[in-house]
Amino acid sequence: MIQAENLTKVYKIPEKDPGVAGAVKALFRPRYKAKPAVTDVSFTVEPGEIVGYIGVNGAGKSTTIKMLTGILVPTAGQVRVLGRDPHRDRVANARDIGVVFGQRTQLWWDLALIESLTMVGRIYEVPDARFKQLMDEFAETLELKELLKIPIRNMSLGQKMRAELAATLIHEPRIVYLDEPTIGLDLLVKERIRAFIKRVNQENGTTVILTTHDLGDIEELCKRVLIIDNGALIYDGPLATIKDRFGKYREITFETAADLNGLALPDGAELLEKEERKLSLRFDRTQTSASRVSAAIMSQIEVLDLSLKEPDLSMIVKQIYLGGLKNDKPGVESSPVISQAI
Ligand SMILES: Nc1ncnc2c1ncn2[C@@H]1O[C@H](COP(=O)(O)OP(=O)(O)OP(=O)(O)O)[C@@H](O)[C@H]1O
Repeated sequence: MIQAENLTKVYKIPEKDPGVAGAVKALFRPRYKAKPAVTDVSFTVEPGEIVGYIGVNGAGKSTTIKMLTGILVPTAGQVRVLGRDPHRDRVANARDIGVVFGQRTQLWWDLALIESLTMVGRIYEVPDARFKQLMDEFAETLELKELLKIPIRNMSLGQKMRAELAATLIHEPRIVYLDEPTIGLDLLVKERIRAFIKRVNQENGTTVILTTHDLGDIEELCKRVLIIDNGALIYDGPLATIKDRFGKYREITFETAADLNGLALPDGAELLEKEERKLSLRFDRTQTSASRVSAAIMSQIEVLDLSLKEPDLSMIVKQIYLGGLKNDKPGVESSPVISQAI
């Protein structure tokens, strides 16, 4: 459905010497500096997938999306969307895609939402009966009913995003590109938007490419993620694999009936925190298990309560952004923890 092959974008940034002389010189003999933004990125996306595209600020996400949507022409490599070149065939391509840029609106600022949506429907030649049917559906799933008469300029951020999604999907595109669709929204609106995206994907088989810094979006919506770092793709695969690979640490906390002094640290566990009768340990689950660690503690002291904490995705992704994938060579285990007294 989407094929990116060695996709590369190098921006040309004009350079000029300081002052008026520099400006005049630049006018007659412009000089440019090359700024590589995306380098040799290849991937394919199958129909009906929801793919999360993540990376730090400036990693090259928006540039990639702009090439996929046909807004930008790649410097090298090629992209095919539904068999077309999205830039050369941009009119045909536009019928099959929808794009939401979280911080920009594609709607008419002064028009009431219903007028904006009607315009979009006409532009895309959505048949009247289908338009009405979709409007009823969106009114319910995106809770748009009370917004239809309000101009975009008077809407809150969350209302605007719901309106934006309706406008993007009213022509039932086969692919939607969502760039930060939940940015700045409160948790409730985020949840509503995620549920809507999920529903559109499940019911219509719409393919979704999602760039976001919100890992809640990724966790709720994407089975597969692409990670871009400094313009290069460093990971393409299941979210579950990343979690497995990087989420090998668990935290376990014990509340004990007596003071902890003199307790031996279980094999494969590290001390995180210790209070009088409370102990937090971290262990690598590829080396030991929660039951072994807790058995080792329970054999030494009466335990009143215990809790196990799963690694959270934001910690894992931070580790990857900090170079974790580059250092993560298969077969290399973390250094073993030597048994010691707590
Ligand atoms: N029009 C442009 N001209 C020159 N350089 C650009 C242009 N657009 C982006 N860049 C640079 O290209 C690199 C990639 O930018 P891009 O916007 O694709 O990153 P991003 O991953 O989307 O970042 P963010 O998460 O902040 O949106 C950055 O170094 C950016 O400064």
